Amino acid sequence: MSSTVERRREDADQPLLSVEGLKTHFPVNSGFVNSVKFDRGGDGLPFRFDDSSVKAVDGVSFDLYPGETLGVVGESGCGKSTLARTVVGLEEPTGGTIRFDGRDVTDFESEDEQWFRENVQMVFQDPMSSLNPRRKVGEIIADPLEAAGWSKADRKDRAVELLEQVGLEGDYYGRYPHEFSGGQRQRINLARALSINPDLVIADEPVSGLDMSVQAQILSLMNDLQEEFGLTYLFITHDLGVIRNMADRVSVMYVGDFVETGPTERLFTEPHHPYTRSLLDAVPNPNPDTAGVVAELAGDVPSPTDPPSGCKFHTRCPAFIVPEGFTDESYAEFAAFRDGVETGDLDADRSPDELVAAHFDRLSEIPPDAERAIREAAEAVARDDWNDALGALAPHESGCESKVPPLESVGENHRSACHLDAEASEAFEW
Ligand SMILES: Nc1ncnc2c1ncn2[C@@H]1O[C@H](COP(=O)(O)OP(=O)(O)OP(=O)(O)O)[C@@H](O)[C@H]1O
Repeated sequence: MSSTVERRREDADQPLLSVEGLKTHFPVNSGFVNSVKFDRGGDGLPFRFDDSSVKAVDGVSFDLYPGETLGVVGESGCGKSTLARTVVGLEEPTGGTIRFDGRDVTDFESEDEQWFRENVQMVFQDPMSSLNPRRKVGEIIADPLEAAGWSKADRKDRAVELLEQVGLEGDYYGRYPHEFSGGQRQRINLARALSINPDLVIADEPVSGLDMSVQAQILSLMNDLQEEFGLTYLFITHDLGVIRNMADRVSVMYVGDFVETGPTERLFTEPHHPYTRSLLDAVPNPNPDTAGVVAELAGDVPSPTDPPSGCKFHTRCPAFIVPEGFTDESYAEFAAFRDGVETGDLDADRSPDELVAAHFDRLSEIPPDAERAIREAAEAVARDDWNDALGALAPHESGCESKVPPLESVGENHRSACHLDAEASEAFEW
């Protein structure tokens, strides 16, 4: 068996991995009994079914080309790991398609599964927990080869070769994981991932938890291996410094979906989406040579079980578009009143005029048609007709709350999903 790894793909114009509308939802309550909820407030049956789900990945699309590194960045809880795990087949997608090398691998047929598993490997964050402490590292590295039917002698030769390729001594073959440092263990993980000559390596936070100098060594090794073996990387991290060093293109993920994708340098120097800008602004020192620069944004990532309507970032967005005629303050009053209608949390015993007076100090800063709608809504509330009230207010909501922004081109190979157009985005004072 040849030990020389050769690039198998020649057609660099076609995506190696093509993901379309991918969704991975986890049920909040599994089983019939858990999903039945008593609902005394309802007009009908005294119970309802709770079919809510955690929409961890919710409509992600992207192409990844041979030899390329696509970085996926976003705060904790945005769905990055679930995306990685779904692409590699560890989670079952709820919807969408995954094509690898032109073949649909969303639902495996057995023959395709073996082929896919040999060509796509994953490297995880915690190098220790993914190595069985009772097994010799040589055996661990050779695991995928055994599954592929290699003989014991060939497996050993290949494991020794791989140890050397990742910068370790070949005769470490018989040692156990605890005899290695964190950085060395990640090298062992890389060796195992590469054992069967995959085309695509999905790395989920591969250097988090390692010392900065060790991080730099592992990243440099990954770059060398990519060049030598023509690997394609899907590289997941929340560390903007790491992503700037590693990725050719970057996708920014927020609550289950990509909000911006662009060539790395362009995305760092001319970000378009307010979330990307906020992430970059939150970094204390965006020097790409400094590892460990982790963005911390004000406020929490919204729950993926009940994500915000419209643009999911609107609840934290510094560039939120207030509808024409409103001021920031008067729109805040409008939004609070609308939220009260939505949750049924207004005093319906008050007269419509009292209700309006209790919620608005700035009616003069509200356009006349919106004021009429507010009075109409207050009358509907007084009639206990909450749906009519909501309907009256809906046309005056900000588009950021009511419309999902599509991904649109904002430059060459650069797309962003934000209602602010490119010009307004440039002009916005961040
Ligand atoms: N098996 C599961 N069942 C239910 N919810 C899950 C499951 N796995 C992940 N989630 C939820 O899905 C959301 C996305 O999680 P995920 O780990 O993919 O995000 P992440 O961006 O990788 O965050 P981190 O960097 O913290 O790992 C979170 O709200 C998480 O709690």
